[in-house]
Amino acid sequence: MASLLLFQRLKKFWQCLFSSTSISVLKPPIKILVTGAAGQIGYAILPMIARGQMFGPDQPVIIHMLDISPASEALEGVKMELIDSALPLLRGVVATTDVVEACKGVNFAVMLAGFPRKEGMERKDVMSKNVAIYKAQASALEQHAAPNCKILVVANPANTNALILKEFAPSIPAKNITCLTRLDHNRALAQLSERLHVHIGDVKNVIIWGNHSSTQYPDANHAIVTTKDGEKSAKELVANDAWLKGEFISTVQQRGAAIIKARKLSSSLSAASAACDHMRDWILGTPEGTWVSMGVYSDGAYGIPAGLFYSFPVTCDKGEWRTVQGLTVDEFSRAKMEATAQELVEEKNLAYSCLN
Ligand SMILES: NC(=O)c1ccc[n+]([C@@H]2O[C@H](COP(=O)([O-])OP(=O)(O)OC[C@H]3O[C@@H](n4cnc5c(N)ncnc54)[C@H](O)[C@@H]3O)[C@@H](O)[C@H]2O)c1
Ligand SMILES: O=C(O)C[C@H](O)C(=O)O
Repeated sequence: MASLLLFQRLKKFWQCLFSSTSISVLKPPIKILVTGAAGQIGYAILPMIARGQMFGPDQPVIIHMLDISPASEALEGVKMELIDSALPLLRGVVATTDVVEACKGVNFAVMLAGFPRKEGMERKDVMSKNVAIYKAQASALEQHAAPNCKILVVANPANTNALILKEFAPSIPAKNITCLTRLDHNRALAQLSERLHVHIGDVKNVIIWGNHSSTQYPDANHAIVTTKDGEKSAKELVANDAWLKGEFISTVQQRGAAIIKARKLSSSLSAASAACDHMRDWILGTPEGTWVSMGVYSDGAYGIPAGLFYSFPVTCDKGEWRTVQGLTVDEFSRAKMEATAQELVEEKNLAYSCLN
């Protein structure tokens, strides 16, 4: 009995020591900009960021929230709620409609600002509204963000908004600008996990190629499932090519539209969660043997035209992403990868015509 008590006291002592150690090793705070912060995704992502889901449990954050004047009262309400949530990692909140104040000194930016697609609208319908926003915010980021600021564009058309941001902020390195296709990646993992009745955490290495749109190519050819007998090819476990080339692809491609139809609103909690996954893996690194999908500036890898923001499989280490090289691409995949690249070329041309 006495030794049990002694053991419990010792355990408590080590727990106290451990928790005080972890407090003392907190990193210096970083500043993160969230544009469109009064919107749907903003409301879901802000508490995730302030709880450490994006940058880790040892990383305090100062959040800069930007929205437009008609949303300024709502933005103040969100600020009050963040403060009232009493989150220990949250070291400051700036709520503003001034793009210069919002961008000042930020180390990271999550760009949600935009006009979302409504039921029955194509992504191209929202192009002209959104490219104008990205042109304006590019120069504010270029002039006022911290050096080496890393940017994630979520707002649609995400790949083309990222391209406009890059073009109008020429001093920001292209490698520091990315766009979100992690939501599609997560959706593809989820489809395989449901089909195979395996835990989502046991599926990895799907690929989303191309545009965050209905032409994207969700590719399960290299996906892996961890089983009690070791790692197996998802393709071999599914053993149904018709499903992999048909329903699997179309379900992932159409998932955003299905959610809009059901909610009458664009996906927000899954988008927020995916944006946290994207930034966390980019900054803290991908696990050994795992890749993720990110929309990045193409250098011509896999024969994709250089100069487009295209979703590739990437691994990340120390804040740098690298395209996974040397994967085999069959004829079926090649055609799908080219079709989505072609759509991006058309979007790029349309975006430029909207800016003229
Ligand atoms: N890439 C993805 O996987 C993905 C997934 C879901 C949604 N989205 C896109 O993300 C974007 C945000 O979605 P949402 O549901 O939060 O939309 P929302 O309409 O709820 O929020 C957008 C916010 O942006 C603000 N805004 C508009 N113009 C602005 C400007 N110039 N400066 C600052 N703020 C501005 C609006 O006032 C609004 O508060 C949409 O474009 C949506 O299509 C992308
Ligand atoms: O807003 C959309 O067009 C859909 C969204 O990008 C999604 O994939 O859920």
